Amino acid sequence: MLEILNLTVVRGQGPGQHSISLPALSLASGDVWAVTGESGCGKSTLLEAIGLLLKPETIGHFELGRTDVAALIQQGDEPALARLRAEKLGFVLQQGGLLPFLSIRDNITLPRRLLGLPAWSERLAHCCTTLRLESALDKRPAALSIGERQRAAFIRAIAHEPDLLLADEPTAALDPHHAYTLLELFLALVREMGMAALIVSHDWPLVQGFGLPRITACSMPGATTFELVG
Ligand SMILES: Nc1ncnc2c1ncn2[C@@H]1O[C@H](COP(=O)(O)OP(=O)(O)OP(=O)(O)O)[C@@H](O)[C@H]1O
Repeated sequence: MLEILNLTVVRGQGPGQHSISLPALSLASGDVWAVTGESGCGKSTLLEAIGLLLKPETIGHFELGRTDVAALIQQGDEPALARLRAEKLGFVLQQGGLLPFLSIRDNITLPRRLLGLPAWSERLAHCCTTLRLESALDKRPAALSIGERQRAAFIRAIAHEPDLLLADEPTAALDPHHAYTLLELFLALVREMGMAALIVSHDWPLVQGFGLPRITACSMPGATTFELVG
C-alpha cells in the first residue's frame, strides 16, 4: 500500500538547517508503526512529507496504492496531489483540529461531504459506537472533554476510509489509562478497516505495551535518519 525509498526533507536554512531522511519504508494493509524520537528530531516533519503536506528535497520512490506519487511530486502536479491527500490519507493532529463552529456530527462528516460521498455511513455509525461518541454528536467541540475531542478527531480522520492514517501524538493530552484505552480502540478500528497507520508518540511505555514496531530517529546535529526497528 505504501512504498518509500530515499526520502529526504530539509527544514530551515543556513546554520539552523535540519535534514531528515527515511531510507526505506514499506507498509501493507493493517500495518501500524510508531514513530519515536526525541523532541525536535523531525517526527512531525516526516509525517508531513509522507502526508504530502511538505515537498521532499529528494525522493527515490514513493508509491501510495497504485499511484506513483514521486512522479506527481516531480511534475509538480498539485491538483493530483491534493486529490490523493483528500482521498487516500487521514490525519489526526496533536490538538484535534476540530472546527469549533460545527457540531461533532458535521465535523466528522466533513471529509466525506467534501469528496461527494454520502455524509453518513454504517461504518461511521459503528466507529461512533465503538468509541462511545453517539451522545456527543450534536454538541460543539467546546462542550466535550479532551478525550471525547480526540476520539472525534480520530473518527473524522477515518470517516472517508483512507488507505493510510497519519496520527501526530493522538493521545498526548490524556492520562495513561485513557491513552491506553484510546490507542487500543484506534488499533482495533485501523486493523478492522484494513488501513495502515503511522503514529507519532513520545510515550515509549504505551508503544511498547502494544508491541508496535518502531520507526525511530537516529540524530546528529542538523541531521536525522529514521530507522526501522521491527
Ligand atoms: N516550519 C518550519 N520551518 C523551519 N524549521 C522548522 C519548521 N518546523 C519545524 N522545523 C524544525 O525542523 C526540525 C524538526 O521539527 P519537528 O517538529 O518535525 O520535530 P518533532 O520531532 O516532531 O518535535 P516534537 O516532538 O517536539 O513535536 C526542528 O529542528 C524544528 O525546529
